[in-house]
Amino acid sequence: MTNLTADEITAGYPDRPVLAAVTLAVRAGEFMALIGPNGAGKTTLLRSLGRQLRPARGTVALDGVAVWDRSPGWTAQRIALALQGGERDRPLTVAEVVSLGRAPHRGWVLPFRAEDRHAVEVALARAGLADFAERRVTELSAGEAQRVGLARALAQEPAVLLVDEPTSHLDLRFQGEVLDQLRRLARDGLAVVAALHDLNLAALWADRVVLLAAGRVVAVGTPDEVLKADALSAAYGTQLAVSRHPEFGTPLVMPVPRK
Ligand SMILES: Nc1ncnc2c1ncn2[C@@H]1O[C@H](COP(=O)(O)OP(=O)(O)OP(=O)(O)O)[C@@H](O)[C@H]1O
Repeated sequence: MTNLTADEITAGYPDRPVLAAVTLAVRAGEFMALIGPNGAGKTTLLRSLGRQLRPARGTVALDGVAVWDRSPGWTAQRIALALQGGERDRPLTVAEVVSLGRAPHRGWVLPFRAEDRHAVEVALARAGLADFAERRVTELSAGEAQRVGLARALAQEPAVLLVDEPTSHLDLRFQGEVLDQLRRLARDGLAVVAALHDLNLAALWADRVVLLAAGRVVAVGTPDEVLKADALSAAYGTQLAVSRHPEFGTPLVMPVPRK
């Protein structure tokens, strides 16, 4: 069972501390949503968990092994980090970009093997991109490009998948499909962490929710436990109303119009 843990991590940027003693554990089989206001530190936390940003203090560990004691390649074979943007930097095809996800497993010099091709095909299909393989990434819509980032991460065949705002550019159909896919991956045994701005989607899809505010974990628990009006209003600095989804009974969070 893969377990990714952050133990009291303090992380940020030169002259800008962001995360303050964050402790968190995500388990294989669970889909965890990371929520919180703009600037709360969600991306910073994902980058810290994915060994892209070295915490000033504290430890990120995979099954008890501190990731900064291992090489970037060791981590990349186990943890995939899909951040916003970056998919359209180079004039490559979709298949070529997604194939980059295989690098941790085969190195840069080995030829592409059947298993690499298979992993790329599966990743393209899971991200709804089977028909886009030969398209240039520079010629994609924002939503299509976003799914390329997810497919590249899936091609890595990680045990832990960290995704930043996977639905931000997606239409309603693909929001549902990508969240279904993330939950399916969790059910297949991955540990999945997704930063989400839409709390209602987090309520519908996530097993657990982590509320981050000003670089601190304010609450962790099931959507029912975390998505409460008082805590959310305090974290987001505005009045929020929480009711129930009429069909699914999950928390439904809405901003309240000012009089
Ligand atoms: N590369 C950087 N250098 C300096 N400061 C940064 C950098 N990236 C982010 N920050 C700052 O760190 C803080 C946390 O940013 P982060 O991107 O982690 O927040 P977030 O919760 O993901 O926000 P959002 O919801 O807006 O995406 C912000 O105040 C931001 O301005």
